[in-house]
Amino acid sequence: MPSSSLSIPARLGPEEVVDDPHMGFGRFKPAAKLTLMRYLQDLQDAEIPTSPVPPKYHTGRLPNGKPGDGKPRLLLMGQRRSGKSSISSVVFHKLPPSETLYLETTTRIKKESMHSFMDFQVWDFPGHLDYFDPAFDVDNIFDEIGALIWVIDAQDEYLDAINRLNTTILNLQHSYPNILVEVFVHKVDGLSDDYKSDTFRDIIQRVQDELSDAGYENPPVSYYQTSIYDHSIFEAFSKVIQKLIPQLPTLESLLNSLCANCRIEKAYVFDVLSKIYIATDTSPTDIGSYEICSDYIDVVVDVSEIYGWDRPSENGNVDEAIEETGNNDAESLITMERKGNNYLYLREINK
Ligand SMILES: Nc1nc2c(ncn2[C@@H]2O[C@H](COP(=O)(O)OP(=O)(O)OP(=O)(O)O)[C@@H](O)[C@H]2O)c(=O)[nH]1
Repeated sequence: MPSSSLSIPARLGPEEVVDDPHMGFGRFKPAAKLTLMRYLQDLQDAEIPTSPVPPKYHTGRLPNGKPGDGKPRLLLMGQRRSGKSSISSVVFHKLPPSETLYLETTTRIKKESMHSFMDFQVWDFPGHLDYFDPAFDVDNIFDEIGALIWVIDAQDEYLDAINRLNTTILNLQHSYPNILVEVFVHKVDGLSDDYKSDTFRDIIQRVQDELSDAGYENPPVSYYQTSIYDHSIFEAFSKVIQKLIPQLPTLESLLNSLCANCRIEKAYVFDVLSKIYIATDTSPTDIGSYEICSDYIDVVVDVSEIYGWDRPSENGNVDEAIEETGNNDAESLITMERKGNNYLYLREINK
């Protein structure tokens, strides 16, 4: 993969859950150049290997695509106040979830480019926008799309949201039959377990029934229960992003063999910046193991922030000081005594 900055926390032993301490990349002082961040900061200038093979999804065209700016798009759509901007701010800008209360309504399409393990764009749509209005260039919106993420507020009346979702799917069905539609049943944090699963089932049922009444059987729609107040939103995004990574089967089989050869129970490749996991081995995934690995990254980044800065050497030469502090790739191992002989191991790998 071109331009990737990844780490592999591998978990051994049963799951443990730790509360999210919300890592904030905005907190990094320019002088505190820890190793994990260096790659991220350097990505703009990252070398792209020259390849005779035309670029695939991650750098170029999608199955529906026409040549354009070459970055797959994730479109965030849904009703007003359903939580689209909050999702994008929490996942990609490390905004603490409680601060999303102060986000203003989006009034025009907000386009952001992400440079990370792969380049992609996130387009945040205003809730009220009718993108099938003739004034809009529909092709321009949907041509290079990687996935359409439809956000439904599970705490609110959702029938209108379902209607709009179905209209959108049906409108796109003929011109863009391969578009992945990812439905985030969002804000589930405020719901009791029973109500949460009833709502989730109800939404799936209604979408499927309406589409099948309209003659569209087996649409490519997936559903997730999400909240910005826990790891579920990162997990859901991980699964969406993984669908866009053509190398996923290769990564999975490499991780399978890592697990088999090193007797590791579960291994993940993480994108440090977003804490999206790009791949994991094919053993069953549970959110607990994802959460603890993700929190572990926070801890390592926080510790690196304290100790990983460039210290001027005695003669004031910063370059020498870097040599002294030896900024190698991050590597870390902890034992979790409470649960017996379990280890959590993180190894940073470069792009
Ligand atoms: N309880 C809860 N509230 C959330 C969650 N996500 C977002 N919110 C709240 O929902 C409200 C609306 O969020 P926004 O992100 O502005 O919604 P939007 O879809 O971008 O809205 P528009 O810009 O008007 O289209 C904010 O007060 C958020 O704090 C969540 O997972 N749980």
